[in-house]
Amino acid sequence: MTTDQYVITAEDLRRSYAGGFEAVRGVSFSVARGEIFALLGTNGAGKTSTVEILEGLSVPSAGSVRVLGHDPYRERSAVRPRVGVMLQEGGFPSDLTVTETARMWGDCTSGARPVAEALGLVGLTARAKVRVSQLSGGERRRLDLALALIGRPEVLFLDEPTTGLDAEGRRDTWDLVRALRDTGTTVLLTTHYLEEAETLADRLAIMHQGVIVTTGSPAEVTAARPARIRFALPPEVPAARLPLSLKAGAAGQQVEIRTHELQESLEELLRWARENGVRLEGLDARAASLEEAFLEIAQTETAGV
Ligand SMILES: Nc1ncnc2c1ncn2[C@@H]1O[C@H](COP(=O)(O)OP(=O)(O)OP(=O)(O)O)[C@@H](O)[C@H]1O
Repeated sequence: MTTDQYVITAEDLRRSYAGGFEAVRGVSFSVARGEIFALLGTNGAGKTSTVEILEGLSVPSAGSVRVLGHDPYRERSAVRPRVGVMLQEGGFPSDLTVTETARMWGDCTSGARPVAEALGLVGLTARAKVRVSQLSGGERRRLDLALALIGRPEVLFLDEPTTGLDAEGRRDTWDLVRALRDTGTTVLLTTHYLEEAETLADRLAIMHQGVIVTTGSPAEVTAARPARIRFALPPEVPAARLPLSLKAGAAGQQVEIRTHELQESLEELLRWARENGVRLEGLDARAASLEEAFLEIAQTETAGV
């Protein structure tokens, strides 16, 4: 893929705050047209600081960004009409109704969707006449999304779009984001919900302490991590009797095996157990999940960058 097929590119991006704290320390990634890209990370990892630069709300201390081929800060007027932004804190006048708020937004946007269509997309039709101050947290989040969508954006930035939504609302939002992707919209989202990234993202990056620690499709990110087999040995069987090739770690009778060949390791373990008449209590074998990959990263200290 050539660089101009990417709708969003960040190259060696850095962002420092007053006092010299560097929140983003050399971040590079690209998002292709019609792709959903998720930025994950621990609290304070630098996701919002990164996304704010891409949205044109702040300038990087070093490095460069391109959105739709333009610098989103310096060439704001070229980028802004083609981009939809859903910030973490929406913040709009609470005494207006849902329809009045969406209309106000639509009036500032050329080629805007009709208000009823935007509200319909996010499931707010029945709440159209309600004042914003009377919406629930989840309904406000839906309104934020409706406003981000009203200008039919080519690129959508979603900062924690489903925070505060119930399970059904979250699934509705995922369906909507997928439908938008299928019509060619490029989506960059940040989220704390690993399931959201796993089910929604075509590719993702996990940030920690200002750097991207790993990136790829959800399957690629998890495939790099070992699977895990856990069980307890009977009191009379010490873990030292397990085959050495299994490289088991033990705390008393509790055993954990980490392996990149789950099927082979499990076969070897079960053969050993059968031949030695050993019962493996609470046997549990599972492939690595995105959650495990994330937790492993979150627990490590970043090598000094
Ligand atoms: N205006 C600011 N001035 C100084 N430090 C800031 C400022 N904004 C953010 N930071 C710091 O930069 C770091 C990264 O913050 P950022 O909001 O980008 O992280 P995040 O990954 O979005 O976190 P979260 O998941 O908690 O939203 C944090 O340590 C934060 O305290």
